[in-house]
Amino acid sequence: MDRHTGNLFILSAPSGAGKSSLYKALLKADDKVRISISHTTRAPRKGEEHGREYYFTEDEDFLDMIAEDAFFEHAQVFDNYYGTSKASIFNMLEQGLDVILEIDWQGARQVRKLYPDAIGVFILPPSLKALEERLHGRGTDSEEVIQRRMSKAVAEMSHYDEYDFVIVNDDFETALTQMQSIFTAMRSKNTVMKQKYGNLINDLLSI
Ligand SMILES: Nc1nc2c(ncn2[C@@H]2O[C@H](COP(=O)(O)OP(=O)(O)O)[C@@H](O)[C@H]2O)c(=O)[nH]1
Ligand SMILES: Nc1ncnc2c1ncn2[C@@H]1O[C@H](COP(=O)(O)OP(=O)(O)O)[C@@H](O)[C@H]1O
Repeated sequence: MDRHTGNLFILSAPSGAGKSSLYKALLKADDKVRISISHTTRAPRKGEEHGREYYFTEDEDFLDMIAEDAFFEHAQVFDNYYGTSKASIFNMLEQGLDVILEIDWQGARQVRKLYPDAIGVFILPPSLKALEERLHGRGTDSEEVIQRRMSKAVAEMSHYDEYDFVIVNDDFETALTQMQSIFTAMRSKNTVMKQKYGNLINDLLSI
């Protein structure tokens, strides 16, 4: 088999729409998918672990990484820095794994410029009321933080049109099936198949 490069997916949504729940369920069901672990200067939430959800990083170290050009993309979101390191994605793509970047619309724009084949998926909540209920139900943020996230939600959602696919996460299982279908379909893209089955295609065409 020819050398195969995996697909790079961008997953964005307002806080609380369910992107972490969806990607975690997808990772469980599909061993060809990996999540890129971002660096962030925000404090860990209860239950979060350094190196699992994020690399929790001091401001000073984050700024050093920017200066060293270690980031593929980075952005300021909710008064904190967030970024995807180059090291965290290219290795996995080269192994033929699909990689998910769970990033905001600003990061998504940077990634599209650097990597035009990246596939964008935007998750919408079924309503603003449901979004607020989910943020409360998650039980990880104070009322003040929830209200800040709600006030940013509309701004984040206004960028949905910059993405290739949109999923409304109303019924979780339905949304998960849609995500899985997108990942499966993208593996049959012509460009991907040419890389993966180049020798076979040449044989069939007797080139
Ligand atoms: N640009 C960029 N955004 C990120 C990155 N990691 C997380 N984000 C975004 O930062 C925002 C806040 O994430 P987080 O603090 O985990 O809160 P949550 O979305 O409520 O789980 C979300 O919009 C994420 O998509 C990253 O590496 N780069
Ligand atoms: N389809 C859904 N229906 C009801 N609750 C959901 C659904 N999807 C996610 N949730 C819940 O909503 C909360 C926020 O989801 P989460 O995955 O943390 O969102 P995000 O990563 O986008 O901030 C969690 O408590 C999660 O269990």
